[in-house]
Parts: sequence; C-alpha cells; structure tokens
Amino acid sequence: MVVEDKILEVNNISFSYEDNLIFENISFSIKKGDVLCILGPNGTGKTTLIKCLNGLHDTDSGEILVNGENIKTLSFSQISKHIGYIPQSHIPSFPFTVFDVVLMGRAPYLNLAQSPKAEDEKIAVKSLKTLGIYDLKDKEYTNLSGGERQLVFLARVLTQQPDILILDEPTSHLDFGNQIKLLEIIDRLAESGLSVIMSSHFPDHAFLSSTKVAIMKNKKFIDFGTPEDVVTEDNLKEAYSIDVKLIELDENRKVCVPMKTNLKLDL
Ligand SMILES: Nc1ncnc2c1ncn2[C@@H]1O[C@H](COP(=O)(O)OP(=O)(O)OP(=O)(O)O)[C@@H](O)[C@H]1O
Repeated sequence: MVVEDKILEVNNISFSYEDNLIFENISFSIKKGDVLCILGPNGTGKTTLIKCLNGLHDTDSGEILVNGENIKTLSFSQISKHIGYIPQSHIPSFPFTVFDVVLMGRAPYLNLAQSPKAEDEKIAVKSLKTLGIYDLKDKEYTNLSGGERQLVFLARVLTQQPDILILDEPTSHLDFGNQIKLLEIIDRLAESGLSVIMSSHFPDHAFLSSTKVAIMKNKKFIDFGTPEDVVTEDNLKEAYSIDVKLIELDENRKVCVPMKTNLKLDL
C-alpha cells in the first residue's frame, strides 16, 4: 500500500482570542502538490486559522505538524524555510526597490551578519521571472498598485523556497484578468511540487485550482473534500445563507452564481 506523504497535518486544533472561541477540533492534512481552498463567511475564522497554520498564533490545544515536526518546536526562521505566508494586506514602510523586497525572502537562510550572495540574487531573479514581473525590479515597492504588490510579495515568498504557500485571500486586490492568472500560477506552482493553502471568498476559484476545499462555519469545517463533493448548492447555501446556482460551462469548469435575496431595507 502507498502511504501519501502528509506535508502538513493538523490534529484537533482549537483557538480562542481570550475567552472568545473561534474554532474547535479542526483536523485535516495536505500532501505535496495539494491546493486547499478555505471558504466561509466573513468573520468565521479563516485568517485566524491561517495564522495558526504558520505559527503566528499558538493554538489552545491540538497539534500542527509541518513535514512531521510540531510547529511549536520550530523557530520563526525554521518555519519560514517550510512555509511562505502572504497576509491579506501588507503595508510597506520603507521605499525599498522591488528587487530588495524579493531578495528579503532569503532572510531565513542568512544570519544577521551575512549579506545575500550571488546565488541568493539568482533565486530572487528567478522568482521575479516566474511571475512575469522582472520589469518591476527597480521600482519602489511603496509606489506599486495593490495588485502589483501582491505579485511582488508572492515573488518574495517563492524566494524563501518553501514547501507550503499560505495565501490569505490572494485575489482580493487583483483585477478580473489577474485573478485568473494568479490561480493559474498557483496551479503551476502546485504541479511543480509546492503545496498551497489559500482562503477565498470566491467558491468558483476552488474549481479552477484546488484539489481540496474546506468550508468553515460555526467554529468548524462543515465540509472538507474535493471541489466536486464540497462546492455544492446545498453547502454554499448553508455557508452563506443565500441560494446559489451552480452552472456547468463545460466538463472542466463550473461557476457559482449567487441569487438575489430580495433584501428589504427600511430606508
Ligand atoms: N486580534 C484579534 N483579537 C480579538 N479578536 C479577533 C482578532 N482578530 C480577529 N478577531 C475576531 O475573530 C473572528 C474571526 O476573524 P477572522 O479575521 O479570522 O475571520 P475571517 O473568516 O478571516 O474573516 P473575513 O472573511 O472577513 O476576512 C472575528 O469575529 C474577529 O472579530
């Protein structure tokens, strides 16, 4: 029997902000090349879960194993060699060039006294070229648009050479065209062996690039599995409390259309 290698294993984790329980007893695992899309309504705890998965928050109970090692035993720079994290928004403070921002992705591999070497620069150039943004390299990061910044931040985490990418709403600042391009980039990165976890407000996106989907609501996953099994009209209704129509464009492509709610406003 072939045993699938779990790159990330989450066993029974719970988390609270002081006495406010956000989620409890969540368990799942992903393997090399998986893309997990986490869906769920606003305020349900997706970002909080993501912060637990990359060690920014300590869980109340349960364990998170990264390549078999408990995340609580790893230093920040050890975690950064395994996990590249792109938060929902990142406000740049200094006018570094794009190239310097991307090169900072090598930080986990350098000690405080070390400067990046030619090999580090080569890796940064490769990340910029992979994402098609090499032309931005001399621009000031502070002057970029939200969408350009998103891609530069992705280039920076690729430069970290992690096994797992964790992206919090990666398409939120991107225009219609760049959303689909980013999902295709995610697809290619997964094919090349990276594992990806992303949160999203777009259930369609799960059909485009995900191998697994989780729907988070009421402090737990109400479903977890393949996009075909999980992104259903019933599950979307339960998650978002609206009717949703699933339309099949062709055998490889489905879209989710939210129905009007006939909301009554007493204006
Ligand atoms: N630092 C914090 N301290 C206390 N409560 C917090 C903190 N961050 C988030 N919360 C609360 O935890 C709950 C979950 O928030 P979280 O940001 O994880 O949800 P989300 O599913 O990512 O939301 P959205 O889809 O709107 O981005 C919310 O009720 C939020 O108000």
